[in-house]
Amino acid sequence: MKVLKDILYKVSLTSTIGNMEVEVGDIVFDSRKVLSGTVFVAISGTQVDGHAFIETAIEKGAVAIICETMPEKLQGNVTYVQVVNSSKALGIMASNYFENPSEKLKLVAVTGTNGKTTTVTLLYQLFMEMGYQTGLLSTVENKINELTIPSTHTTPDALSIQKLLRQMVDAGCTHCFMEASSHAIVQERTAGLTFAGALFTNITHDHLDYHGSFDEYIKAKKKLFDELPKDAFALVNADDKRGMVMLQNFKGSGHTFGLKFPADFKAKIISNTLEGLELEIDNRQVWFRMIGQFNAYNLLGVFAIAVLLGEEEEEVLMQLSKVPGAQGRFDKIAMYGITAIVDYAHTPDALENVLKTIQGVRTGGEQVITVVGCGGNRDKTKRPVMAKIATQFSDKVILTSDNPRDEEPMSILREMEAGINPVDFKKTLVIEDRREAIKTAAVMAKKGDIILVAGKGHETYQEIKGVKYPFDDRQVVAELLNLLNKD
Ligand SMILES: CC(=O)N[C@H]1[C@@H](OP(=O)(O)OP(=O)(O)OC[C@H]2O[C@@H](n3ccc(=O)[nH]c3=O)[C@H](O)[C@@H]2O)O[C@H](CO)[C@@H](O)[C@@H]1O[C@H](C)C(=O)N[C@@H](C)C(=O)N[C@H](CCC(=O)O)C(=O)O
Ligand SMILES: Nc1ncnc2c1ncn2[C@@H]1O[C@H](COP(=O)(O)OP(=O)(O)OP(=O)(O)O)[C@@H](O)[C@H]1O
Repeated sequence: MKVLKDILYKVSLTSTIGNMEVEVGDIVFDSRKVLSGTVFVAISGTQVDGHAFIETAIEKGAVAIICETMPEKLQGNVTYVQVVNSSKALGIMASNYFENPSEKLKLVAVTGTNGKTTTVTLLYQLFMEMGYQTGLLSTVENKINELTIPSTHTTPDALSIQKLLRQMVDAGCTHCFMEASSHAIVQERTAGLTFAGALFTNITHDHLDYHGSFDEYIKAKKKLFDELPKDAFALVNADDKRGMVMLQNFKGSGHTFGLKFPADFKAKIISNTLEGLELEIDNRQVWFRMIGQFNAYNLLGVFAIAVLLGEEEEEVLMQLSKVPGAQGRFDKIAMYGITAIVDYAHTPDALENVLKTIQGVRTGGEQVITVVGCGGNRDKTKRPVMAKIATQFSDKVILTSDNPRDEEPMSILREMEAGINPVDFKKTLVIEDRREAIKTAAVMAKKGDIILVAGKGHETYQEIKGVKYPFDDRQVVAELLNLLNKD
């Protein structure tokens, strides 16, 4: 049990009614999860306003209410605390409740449109290789050393973050690497966290359905850097137009990395093949298992963070060259002379990067067959753009379903088709069923060909009308290539 006044330490309060010394058993921000003796935080969300559930929360046993507007009817035995921002209050309260775990380890956030999962996973793998007890919060999985905890979000809610960090500290972790999505930053899921540093990878067209405009999306990312403590470091991609924007209001120590423009941390690509990347970093030539220019950025970012955290450069490069990287990110399945690549690319920029990477490692007359779809209930503007990119950089394209969610798969596919240049229709097929689409690609492929299955990466399901059906691109690809045994 904790005293309400203590868990409200550092929260901006507007007014209070009732006993601030009341003991609370837990913090809850969903009325459906309220138990007797808890404090309920009312948050105005994207779907509903949590303030509408204050009465229900009290009926279920909440002893204290945190809200932005005081309810008209007050109950005598309940404490009401009015705050400036409930979401922010939740983060700070959760940190106090779990005894500020982020202050007890080195916590680094990675933000940007693409490369977050890859970067934090590489950091986690690197620090584990270097012998540190390490935590990870990522889209694919959360880790406390070897223990895997399934992930529901790129960045969990504020309460879950603090709870996971507490478990990490209790398990002896000295470092944690986490993704900070723009949704999470805007919704204050990162409030109350003490960061040792943060990295900006890049920013391109995504999530405009949520943020409304590109400027708002940039502002969301920048907020993370604006709010970093003075003793933290910020590392930004110097080759991204918005890299320096992130540092504008930052008062701590700002650093840059890049392949093209002058930067504090620089790398040069020596060779880039389907087998791996050779980079020159810090006057040393190092071979890595990852493929493609974008991974040169990710690897350099990881190297720079490790150095900024005080690690020795040579040791970092030696260990980094061994790590495998994230699941479903340029995952290679080579069978019967055909190379299939499963990649999570689900934004125009990521798709273009992956396809350019494949073009860059092509050796001769092999064809590139791309299987790609776009998710339902998400940013529609990227649909025609992604189809156009797929046809631009592939010899054959099969448009198929991603996670259609509540939308009709064929209407998503028609929106994708609208972006295709008429001369490219002859190389494009539309096959709604994802398994059939992958099978067709496998049938079409000849020895030496490269099949890209884009969009779902590590996901093990396909979400159709509220139901998650088991579907793992990596398994389906391997199974179908095996079945068709091209020997
Ligand atoms: C659009 C969005 O981001 N929504 C997130 C947000 O929910 P919300 O505040 O909008 O929820 P809401 O339904 O309007 O409810 C408002 C409040 O009322 C409460 N409530 C609601 C109903 C009720 O009966 N009682 C009650 O108390 C809710 O618990 C909530 O506190 O806050 C919740 C808690 O943190 C998140 O779980 C939820 O993520 C939803 C499920 C989601 O799908 N989010 C995606 C878009 C997301 O966050 N993605 C990013 C990654 C994006 C990327 O890079 O690809 C991520 O970090 O995962
Ligand atoms: N630094 C990068 N720049 C551009 N594209 C990248 C970069 N790193 C990875 N990608 C591409 O973007 C896709 C998503 O990568 P990753 O999962 O690491 O990014 P993310 O930012 O975590 O995205 P999400 O939050 O949607 O998972 C990869 O599959 C790859 O194709």
